[in-house]
Amino acid sequence: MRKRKTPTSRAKASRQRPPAAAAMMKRSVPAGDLSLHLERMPRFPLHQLSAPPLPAPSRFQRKLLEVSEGYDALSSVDDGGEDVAVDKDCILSQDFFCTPDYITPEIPNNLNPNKENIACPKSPEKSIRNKRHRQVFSSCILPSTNVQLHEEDAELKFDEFGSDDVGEKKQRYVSQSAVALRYRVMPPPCIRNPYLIENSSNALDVFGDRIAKMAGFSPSIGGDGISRYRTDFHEIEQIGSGNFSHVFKALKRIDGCLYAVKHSIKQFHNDMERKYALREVQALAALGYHANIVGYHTSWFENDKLYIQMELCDHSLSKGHIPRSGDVLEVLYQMATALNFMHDRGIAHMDVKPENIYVKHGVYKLGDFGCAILTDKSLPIEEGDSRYMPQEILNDKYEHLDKVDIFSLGAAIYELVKGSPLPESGPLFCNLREGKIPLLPGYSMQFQSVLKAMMDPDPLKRPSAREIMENPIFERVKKTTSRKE
Ligand SMILES: Nc1ncnc2c1ncn2[C@@H]1O[C@H](COP(=O)(O)OP(=O)(O)OP(=O)(O)O)[C@@H](O)[C@H]1O
Ligand SMILES: [Mg+2]
Repeated sequence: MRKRKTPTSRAKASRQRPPAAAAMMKRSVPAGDLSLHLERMPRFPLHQLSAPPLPAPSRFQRKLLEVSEGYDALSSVDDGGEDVAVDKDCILSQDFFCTPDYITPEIPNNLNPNKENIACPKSPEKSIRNKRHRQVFSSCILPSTNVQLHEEDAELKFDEFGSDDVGEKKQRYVSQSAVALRYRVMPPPCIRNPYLIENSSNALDVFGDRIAKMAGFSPSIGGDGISRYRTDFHEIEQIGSGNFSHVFKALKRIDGCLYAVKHSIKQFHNDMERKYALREVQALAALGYHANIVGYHTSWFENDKLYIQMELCDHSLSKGHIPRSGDVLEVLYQMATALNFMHDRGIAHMDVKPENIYVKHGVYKLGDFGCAILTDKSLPIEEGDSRYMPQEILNDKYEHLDKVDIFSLGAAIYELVKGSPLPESGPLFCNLREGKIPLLPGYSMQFQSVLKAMMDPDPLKRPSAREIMENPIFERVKKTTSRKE
């Protein structure tokens, strides 16, 4: 499967779900699918909360209510042989909004996790009126979804239990106690990061059966809920935008440091779109730290958009930020270092171009991993900007994906040296793909022959990133680079 980025292939990619993917979604609901979790959850009418008064249900809570119609799993529980209508309320924990508070308790040993309907505890004696009472209430696990509802020590209030009618009191007891009850919903199962080559059996054991292909697409926060972006960051200014994203300089409130926060322009409405969007952060996360790759901190979905918190760089190599001629060698060397690091880990960038090379304190960093793929072609291929794509990609040949990056880097460096954007078509476009690289006055023949080799029409004749790095023309640059790091 292949996607072409130009002019806006990523947007197209999200609009047109691949047929195989559509079929897959029809056949079965993936384990991480939120709607499935919700359908299997016992749900309780939030609107019947009596005390204390709660705010109007959020959009997400309202959705819960909608899907809960007709579902009455816990509306009747066995309480000493009597059926008692249970008017439960719930306070959805932060976990449910994918902002875990890290204190989700383990399920207690003495409770049967496979039982959805748990006996209601005995009603309190009249004498405990006005007393704060801690009592284990209920617990259940939904085995097929890995969604667990946990009990919490609940503070029960019985102030308004003045009635002598035992039946009514039982009913109200459950209702009032539920006000204070918190249902904890575990985050969705862990997602397998396809970019991690060390997916050894050891690593997988850590997750056990909690790994799911479509997990991680947990409920969006935002809308009329709380914005994680607004809560955690103070936005300072927009620093960039691409075909798919806006990027902002933002101060993180908790650590007082500046970051780049990128968020998608388009909303992702289904798991397949989110899965594609997540590739960028999965690739960044799998790669980990490298001085010449933009640092990745965290990511989350909000309002169906993907937010990515990254290291803040000064600017990219575009729009008036062309490096001086002496610095072009440094760009080439440092980008070859980044590509070598990636290719060693089986990942190809597929969108190397000046706009995606950032500078921070004189160090060049490769960014925008939205097209990153595995060199073994085990992921659907998405091509980057066609101005930097070699001929074989335009001919739909994907044998040597690491060498696609080498061509693109050569084309990007050529553009930086020329100081004018590469054409999208025409004679120069064709010449560059046929190995006819116009001479670059003022640049050494060694440098020009490296560029020519990088843009060779035959991918096998292009040097690897490591071979580029080892070229003697970089001797001086290597010293400067190591001083900056
Ligand atoms: N970490 C960062 N630090 C500073 N500026 C950044 C950072 N990330 C992105 N930018 C700026 O934002 C611009 C757009 O970012 P990016 O290329 O990631 O978005 P995109 O929509 O994926 O782009 P494209 O159209 O290339 O696919 C970049 O060209 C750059 O100028
Ligand atoms: Mg970009």
